[in-house]
Amino acid sequence: MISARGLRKAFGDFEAVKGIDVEVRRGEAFGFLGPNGAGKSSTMRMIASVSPVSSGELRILGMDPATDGPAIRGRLGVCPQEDTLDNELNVFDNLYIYGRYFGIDRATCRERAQELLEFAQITDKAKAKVEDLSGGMKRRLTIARSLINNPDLLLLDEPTTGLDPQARHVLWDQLFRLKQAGVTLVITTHYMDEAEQLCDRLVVMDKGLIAAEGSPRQLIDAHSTREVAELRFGVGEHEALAEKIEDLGERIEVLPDRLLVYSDHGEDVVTAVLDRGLHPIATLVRRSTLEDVFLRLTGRSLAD
Ligand SMILES: Nc1ncnc2c1ncn2[C@@H]1O[C@H](COP(=O)(O)OP(=O)(O)OP(=O)(O)O)[C@@H](O)[C@H]1O
Repeated sequence: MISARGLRKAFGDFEAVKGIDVEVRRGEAFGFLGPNGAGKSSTMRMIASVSPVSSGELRILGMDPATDGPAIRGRLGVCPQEDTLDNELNVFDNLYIYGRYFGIDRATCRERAQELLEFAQITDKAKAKVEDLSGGMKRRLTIARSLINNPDLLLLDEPTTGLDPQARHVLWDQLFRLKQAGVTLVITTHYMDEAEQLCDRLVVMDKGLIAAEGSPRQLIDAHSTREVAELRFGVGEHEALAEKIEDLGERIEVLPDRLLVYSDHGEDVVTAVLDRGLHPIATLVRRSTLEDVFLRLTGRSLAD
């Protein structure tokens, strides 16, 4: 569905994407993870064939965006990061008129729009103004709109950013249903838990390069320990305490509000900490997640 070799994007002297290789296969959910400014959106815009490739090779659905832009765009669905709904149109017409841009006939467009309202669970809002929708509903409508042309490939740039947890959950359900229906999804997100559940494969991008790639499981196995002991001490104590227990894990991360001790046996770490006469305010032993991989590879936590 997507094949990139040595893909680069430069803005003047600045290289936002510095030569990446990516392959996305039919039917998979593929994720781009990375901190702000990693080059995810720049990559997505090249894939969407709305931003020219600076150098390298890019094929989308077997076609070259430089020469086949309209044909590619006709077969893509795009859910951009910023809200691009048409405020002058009601909810139904946002779908219907968008569909007409693809040259879909009126009757089919009406039928599709109706189906997509149901899919997005906003049928009762068909006649409402866009500005009267909640943030979550707007996002669902944007995703519904991106599906009007039955795309082969759906590109989603941070679809859940800025939503409250419940709205995120509803939207994430929508994405799972698309995945089950066999739609190829390419997604950028800041939410590691969601990426872990949804993505079959993903790449971690940092500073314009790919730092790692694989399935969530492969990435966790390769870049983290089985478990993590989280230890919370008093404010300002973490740096000094990290030195006292650094031998207890394979690695320690000092965050502003806690220490993360990486070890395959988290409970043993907690026991050893208590044996040394240290008294954490709170402890938690959990399995490693993509968040830990991210921290390892980029040196940044998502809170940063
Ligand atoms: N049109 C542009 N002109 C100049 N610089 C740009 C342009 N678009 C992006 N950049 C720069 O390229 C770098 C990568 O930006 P990009 O938006 O691709 O990152 P991102 O990983 O999507 O980040 P975010 O998570 O914040 O969306 C940033 O340093 C950004 O300032």
